Amino acid sequence: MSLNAHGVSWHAGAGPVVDGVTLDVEPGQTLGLLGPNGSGKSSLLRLLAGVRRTSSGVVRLDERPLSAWPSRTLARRLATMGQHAQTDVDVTVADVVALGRVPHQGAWRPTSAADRAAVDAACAAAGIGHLRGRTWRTLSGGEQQRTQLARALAQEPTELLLDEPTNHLDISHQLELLALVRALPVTTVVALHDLNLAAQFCDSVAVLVEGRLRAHGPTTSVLTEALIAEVYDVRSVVGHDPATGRPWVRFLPPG
Ligand SMILES: Nc1ncnc2c1ncn2[C@@H]1O[C@H](COP(=O)(O)OP(=O)(O)OP(=O)(O)O)[C@@H](O)[C@H]1O
Repeated sequence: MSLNAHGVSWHAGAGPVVDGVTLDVEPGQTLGLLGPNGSGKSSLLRLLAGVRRTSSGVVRLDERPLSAWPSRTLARRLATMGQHAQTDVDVTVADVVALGRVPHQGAWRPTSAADRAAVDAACAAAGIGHLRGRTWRTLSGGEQQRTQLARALAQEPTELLLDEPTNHLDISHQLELLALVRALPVTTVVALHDLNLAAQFCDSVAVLVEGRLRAHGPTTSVLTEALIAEVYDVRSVVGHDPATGRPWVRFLPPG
C-alpha cells in the first residue's frame, strides 16, 4: 500500500467538505479523482498531502500516519501541484523548479550535482528547458503549470498529488503531461474534470459527490453511462477502444 485514507473527514463552516472517505492508492498507480465542482477533490488532495489536518480519520503513507512522519522526510516523499500557484516576487523559472530540491538540502549544504541533475531532468521532462531564465510572472497559464510540474518532478517524489494539472494546457500538452505522469514510477492521484482524459490515462478512478466517495475502482468498471448520469446529470455513450480496452465517453445533448 502506498497512500491510504481511512474514514477521513474535513469540516469547514456548516458541514463536512470531505465526509468519511476510505481510499487505498496502490503503489505506482495513477488514480483519477473525479466529481462535480465543489465535490471535495481539492480538499481531499490537501488531506492526502498532509497540508491540511483531518477533522476525523487518518491518512497513512506506507501504513504510517502522516502525523508520525518527520516533516522533511514527508516533504521528500510527497509532491503536490495545486491549481493556483502565484507569487509577487520576481523569481525565475529555474528558481521555481529548484524549490523542488529544498527538502533534499540541508541548511549548510550547497546545491549538489544531484540537485542540478534533478532540475535539468525535470525541466526537460516538462518541456520548459527554454523557459528557465524567464520570470515566472511573465509566463502563460500553461507555461506556469508545466513549471509547477517540473518543480514537483525535481523533488523526485514517490507520491505525486496533482490538482487539475491540465486545466490551462492545450490538447497536445494535456496528453503529454498525463502520458508523462502515467509513465513515471510514482504513485499519482490526479483531480480531473475531463472524463476522457481520466479514461485514457488513469488505472483507477475515485468519484466524489458532496464530499463522499460514490465509487472507486478500475476506470473501465467505474466510468459507466449510469454513473455519469447520476453524478453529473449528463447523458452519454461509453464505448471501449478495441486496441487498448480503455473506455471513451461521448456526451449527448440534454433531452
Ligand atoms: N476553507 C474553506 N472554508 C469553507 N468552505 C470551503 C473551504 N474550502 C473548500 N470549501 C468548500 O468545500 C467544497 C469543496 O471544495 P473543493 O475545492 O474541495 O471542491 P472541488 O471538487 O475541488 O471543486 P472544483 O472542481 O470546483 O475545483 C466547496 O463547496 C467549497 O466552497
